[in-house]
Amino acid sequence: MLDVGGILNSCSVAVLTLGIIWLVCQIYQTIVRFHYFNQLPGEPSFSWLFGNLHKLPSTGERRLEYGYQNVTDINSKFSRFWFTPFRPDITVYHPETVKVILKSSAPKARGYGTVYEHAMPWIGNGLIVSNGATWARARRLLTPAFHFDILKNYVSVYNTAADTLVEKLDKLAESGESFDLCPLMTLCTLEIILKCAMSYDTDIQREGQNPYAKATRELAAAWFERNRQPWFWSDFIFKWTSKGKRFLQNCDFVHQVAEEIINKRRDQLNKEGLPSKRHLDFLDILLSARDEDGKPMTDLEIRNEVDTFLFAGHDTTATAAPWIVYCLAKNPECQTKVQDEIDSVLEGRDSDCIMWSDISKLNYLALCIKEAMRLYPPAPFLQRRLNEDVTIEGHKIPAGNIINIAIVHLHRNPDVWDQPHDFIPERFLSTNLKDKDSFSFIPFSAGSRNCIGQNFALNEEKVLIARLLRRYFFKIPADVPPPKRIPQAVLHSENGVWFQIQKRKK
Ligand code: HEM
Repeated sequence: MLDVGGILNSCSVAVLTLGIIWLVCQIYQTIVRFHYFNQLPGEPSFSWLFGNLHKLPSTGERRLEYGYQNVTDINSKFSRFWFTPFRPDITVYHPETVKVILKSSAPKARGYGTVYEHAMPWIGNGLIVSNGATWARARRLLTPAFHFDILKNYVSVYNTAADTLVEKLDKLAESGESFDLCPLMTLCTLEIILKCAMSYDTDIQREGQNPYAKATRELAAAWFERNRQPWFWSDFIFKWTSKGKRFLQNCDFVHQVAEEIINKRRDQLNKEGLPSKRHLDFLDILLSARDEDGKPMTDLEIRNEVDTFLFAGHDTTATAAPWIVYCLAKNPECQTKVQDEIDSVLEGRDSDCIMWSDISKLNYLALCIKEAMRLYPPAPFLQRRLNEDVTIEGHKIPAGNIINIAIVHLHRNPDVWDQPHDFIPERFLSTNLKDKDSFSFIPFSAGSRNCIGQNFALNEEKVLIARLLRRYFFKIPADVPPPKRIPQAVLHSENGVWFQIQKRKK
């Protein structure tokens, strides 16, 4: 007779034995992995509860200083940081190690606890976050929206926005009071991206506080805060916390704004067809795009791209501009040199408008913008997840590992830059760059996932800064503390960037 009980018993013993073997293998692998990664250069004090996370200071500037110590005191090319006891992230900040990652096919890090995953409820699978075929299709589709012939048309938009900004600054120049340039720049660049990418007319700058800009700032801050708090990584837990609820409320709000913009344009296109009097903007391209089999983009795909471009297209440029002006205000001799250059380009004209043909003549300003973006890169950190093993400085880093690219430390790496903390625009003269690795300076990243909006952004910065410096001399007020960097998705200043201005005599 069949001994069912005996068979069940033997099966249980076999399953149990296999389970124990599996568990022992896992523990063994974890120990081997732990020893392997722990001997890599990095934070020495390890905790079985937090990994190295307990060592990460909570305030922005101190967190950056802590990361920079790895560069100066531990290893100048890369380091390991246990983000939890089980996740050894590698951070690279030297051209040689950054290049390995940006030249590899490593995709944007996605999945549990990764930077880009946490942006999904907001910007969805848009161009910044997507990978593979979805990304390639969107990038191919949207690249024509940034062609030089199209960018030329935007110079008048930058100038119109600068006119309004100057109107506001004139009052501050008259009163002599100190002011924070960041919120003014945010409204200015938001107005610009809405007009350029969506042909959407607004008077945001004159309206003052803008709820969309405020929601975006809060989203960007909450997004990055969540990344360094593993206890908030689970979506299920996050959505029940007050931070998570606020984040999702803000997501709903920005989605609504994006949908309004899209619907308004869709109605217009349905009634009038594609515009014949103006170029096709980014939104026209999204709405009229068809697959090989004639299928349009879905509503969600379109909204994700609109959310992506509204955020990436204004917060980055809004943050870069005050840092650039700050560097010039701290280095008045450079500011005067830029002003002399602008004056000579505009000599004999009645208007202060910067024209398309002027942009390429503002060479010294271009050097200053690069140098300011070296010191204050608007996108401080990027993240990738390895899809195949790579070798970094002779160490094999297996597929699946997370790699952080610390642009903010690369740009001040003393192995790469002399006097790394000083503002020296001349270091970007082509003669001085001869021997520099092209991966030493990557404010817009590099490789296939570089910034699609970089020419747009640089033209915008040049026009806006030229307009400001043509009219005012910027000083740093004695009575406000220096700006404190805070590394979020964008490198904001925790306490703003404050100035006093004087109208120039021309
Ligand atoms: C000073 C201004 C800017 C800086 C420093 C900057 C920097 C960057 C960087 C570093 C990346 C790579 C991100 C990553 O790997 O995760 C990126 C990607 C991107 N940027 Fe920018 N950006 C700027 C302005 C803009 C503007 C004005 C737009 C749009 C009009 C824009 C749209 C994008 C998009 C859509 C991507 C994703 C590209 C892709 O993966 O194919 N950016 N940007």
